Amino acid sequence: MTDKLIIDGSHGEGGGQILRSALSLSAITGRPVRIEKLRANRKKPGLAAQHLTSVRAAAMLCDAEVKGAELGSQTLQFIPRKPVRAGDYFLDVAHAREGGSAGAVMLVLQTLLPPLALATGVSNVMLRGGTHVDMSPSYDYVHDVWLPTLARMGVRAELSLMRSGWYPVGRGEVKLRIEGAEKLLPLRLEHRGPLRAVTGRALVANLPAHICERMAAHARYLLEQAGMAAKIETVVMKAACPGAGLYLTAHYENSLAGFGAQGKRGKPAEQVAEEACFALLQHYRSGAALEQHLADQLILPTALCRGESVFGVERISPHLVTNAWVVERFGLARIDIVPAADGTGFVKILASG
Ligand SMILES: Nc1ncnc2c1ncn2[C@@H]1O[C@H](COP(=O)(O)OP(=O)(O)OP(=O)(O)O)[C@@H](O)[C@H]1O
Repeated sequence: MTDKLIIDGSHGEGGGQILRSALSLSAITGRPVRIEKLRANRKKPGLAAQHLTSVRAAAMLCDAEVKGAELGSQTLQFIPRKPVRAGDYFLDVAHAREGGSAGAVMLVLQTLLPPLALATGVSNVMLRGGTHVDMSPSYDYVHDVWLPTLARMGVRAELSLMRSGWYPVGRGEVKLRIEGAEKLLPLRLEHRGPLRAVTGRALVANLPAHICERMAAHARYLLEQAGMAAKIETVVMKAACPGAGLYLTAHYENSLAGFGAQGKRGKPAEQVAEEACFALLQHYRSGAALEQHLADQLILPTALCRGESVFGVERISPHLVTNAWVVERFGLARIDIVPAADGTGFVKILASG
């Protein structure tokens, strides 16, 4: 067995991403890990329901022996016993906490996807929990931005939304079908090229239709003022509790960029539109190929290719730097992050495959 890797969960951003990346990489490489000071930089440190679900998910993939898999645990030991197995998996974030949870299932998916993308065979994964949760990728972001970008690297995955799930109840459901590939291809996204289109979805669940009409109309107006004609559809759906959000995608010739904002009680629909459009326009003005979230979410997949990937990013976030650090701890790639004078940056990943 290879040496156990000790990872300091308080390093850099010190949040849940260190755990998820370490789990994915441990499952893929078979290298045991011990993660200490888990989520030390968060108000409530240790494992929350979403993180515990990610631990269970990763353990299922490689039949891992796990110690410390409890809510609030600040140390986790994860020892893979078998190579990652493609197959059918079901995970419900609500099983991790009595009384349920709206924990973000897209973050559980973030953990499962790299190992399954490299496993032999087809996997079908059903995830239940929050599908549109603040501070995490929404279903729309994963469907419209992350997966299409990964498809360019040879990841063959399809994602469907069966039911949306919002804070505080969750209980949304998504289905992922993924076909393992022998190898992933490097990604070159130095320059984004011209803007070709802006598309989007205004969603409401268990709320009046005028809320999503207003989010969409105001977003169209704001983008039109900036010279962009946006195609935004409105969707009214049912869920276990009310929710609203606007999710936009900027389609550049060479890259995609996603921007979202969530509604909440007392927050006008127009403000939701402003937040999403402001983020899109800020990225547009930066001239960079990627927005900050896609950049940190591409670190793992590009580190699993053989060869050099490069991308330009609007902002070098602590998530990006911390994720690069986790990958380097596993010795999978050399990652250079080069800031530019205007606040943007370039990331170069030299992966050994
Ligand atoms: N609006 C957004 N669109 C796309 N991705 C997002 C968005 N907001 C956050 N993310 C992504 O969600 C992930 C959050 O990681 P983070 O370490 O903060 O994890 P977490 O598990 O939510 O935990 P914590 O509670 O520890 O912060 C990052 O990959 C980040 O890029």
